[in-house]
Amino acid sequence: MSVIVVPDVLLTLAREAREQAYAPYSRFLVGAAVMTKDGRRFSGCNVENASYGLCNCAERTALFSAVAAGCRPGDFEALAVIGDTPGPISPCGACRQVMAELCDEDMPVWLGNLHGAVQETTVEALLPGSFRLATAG
Ligand SMILES: O=c1ccn([C@H]2C[C@H](O)[C@@H](CO)O2)c(=O)[nH]1
Ligand SMILES: [Zn+2]
Repeated sequence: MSVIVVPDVLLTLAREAREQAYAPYSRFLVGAAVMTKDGRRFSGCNVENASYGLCNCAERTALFSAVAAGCRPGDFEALAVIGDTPGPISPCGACRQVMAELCDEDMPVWLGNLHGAVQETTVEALLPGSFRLATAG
């Protein structure tokens, strides 16, 4: 089964998830939401730590929540991300690599900000030629 997903729904979920961000160090709050091909939705926020290298981005929180609920590569339909940026937010390299592992390369990714900017891109466009192991999947 496949569902039609519109950017507004996921962007609204991402915006709501952003309110839960734990970002006492950067004060930069981010929210993300992912929808599965069978219509399940998972959201996430960034979660920081005093040991800065442990900070987890909203995109990975959302995707890892989905994996923890049983989702696997190929299950995802679209992802949205919202941050308080002047233009659409730009995911970090780590999140791009995680998207490349878990999501189809032509999967839409909607990048937004608090002021209504939305940029549609794809997983492959965000990280061309991503690292993969032949055994993964
Ligand atoms: O796309 C992004 C960019 C940054 N962050 C988080 C990581 C860190 O907590 C804070 C500042 O980089 O924002 C995200 O969650 N997603
Ligand atoms: Zn990231």
